[in-house]
Amino acid sequence: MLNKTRIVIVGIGGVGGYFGGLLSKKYTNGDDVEVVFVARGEHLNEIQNKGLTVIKGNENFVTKPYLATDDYSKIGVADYIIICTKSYDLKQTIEKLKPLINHSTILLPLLNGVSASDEILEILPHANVLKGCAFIVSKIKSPGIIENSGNIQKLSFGMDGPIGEAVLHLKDLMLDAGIDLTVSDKISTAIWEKFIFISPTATSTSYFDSTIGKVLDENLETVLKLIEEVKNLALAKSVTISDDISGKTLNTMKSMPYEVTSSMHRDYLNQKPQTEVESLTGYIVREAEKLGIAAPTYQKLYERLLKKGSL
Ligand SMILES: NC(=O)C1=CN([C@@H]2O[C@H](COP(=O)(O)OP(=O)(O)OC[C@H]3O[C@@H](n4cnc5c(N)ncnc54)[C@H](OP(=O)(O)O)[C@@H]3O)[C@@H](O)[C@H]2O)C=CC1
Ligand SMILES: CC(C)(CO)C(=O)C(=O)O
Repeated sequence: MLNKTRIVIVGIGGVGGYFGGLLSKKYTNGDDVEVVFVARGEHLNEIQNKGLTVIKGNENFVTKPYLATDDYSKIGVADYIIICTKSYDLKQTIEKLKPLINHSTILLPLLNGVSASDEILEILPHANVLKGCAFIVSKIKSPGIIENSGNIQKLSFGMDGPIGEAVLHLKDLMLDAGIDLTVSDKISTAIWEKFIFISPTATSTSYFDSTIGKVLDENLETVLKLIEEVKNLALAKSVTISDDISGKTLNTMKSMPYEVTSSMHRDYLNQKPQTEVESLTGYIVREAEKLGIAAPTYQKLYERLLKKGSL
């Protein structure tokens, strides 16, 4: 470990901006902990010039990290790298991060989906890669400004096995920064339970071009079929999940504000050139096929979403 702890957050969007913002605010003097933001374009310019504004309800704060950059050669080796890009940007981002990683650097991907850690390990087979996920509703409102809505802002991360000291140190630094989190030594359960919620949510809101509330009102049968198909995939992969996961997932969807939609649907609405359809929908189709289990609803919606492109 370096004398100072260096935490790098890559992708200062809805997720990275909110949790990275709290870290930057807490460790603003950079004495013991340096918080580095890797961002790009107009968003980076605004952060460098005016700081990052984080809005939560009627409150907001502005924070300037120790360093905000798109130049990876200026950062140095990191103790922790928290990866908060979309899944379609993951591979190219990991390639760029190589100079920041040594044998003790810990990587924490917070992307939705269940494949980010494995994708990182394909590129960096010897890296220390945790698994993690975020429970939050948050987005870039405009360059330099993150807007958080909803009533949950929480992280789960860890591994499937004993948690080492360096991970516990990250946990303490985050807790001190006011981040609500759980560290688990059975993290696959949390990752898959989030996936069983977000995959049907992202797939159905994108397919029906609907908010979560509307899709539950008008297309509940399809949502229930998606939940069953992704749940069956988890069971076929021998992942431990709650016995009542279907009911739990439906309750989580119902607890979301009516007008909230998924970040994948927002990418379709914003006519982004890419979406997370491969990691949140296509993944189930491909894995179900490999394991010889049925996922007809996913198959149908995936094919249609591929043709649909931007809504
Ligand atoms: N938003 C939410 O409420 C939630 C999102 N998630 C998941 O978290 C992940 C992140 O989502 P979200 O925060 O919404 O995404 P956003 O699109 O809001 O933010 C991602 C940011 O990463 C930037 N980025 C991508 N690659 C790089 C790079 N190589 N260097 C610097 N910046 C980069 C993007 O820049 P640019 O705009 O230029 O592409 C963008 O600003 C996704 O997997 C999502 O599904 C999980 C829970 C809730
Ligand atoms: C909770 C929700 C639906 C919020 O946007 C989400 O996790 C996501 O979109 O990725």
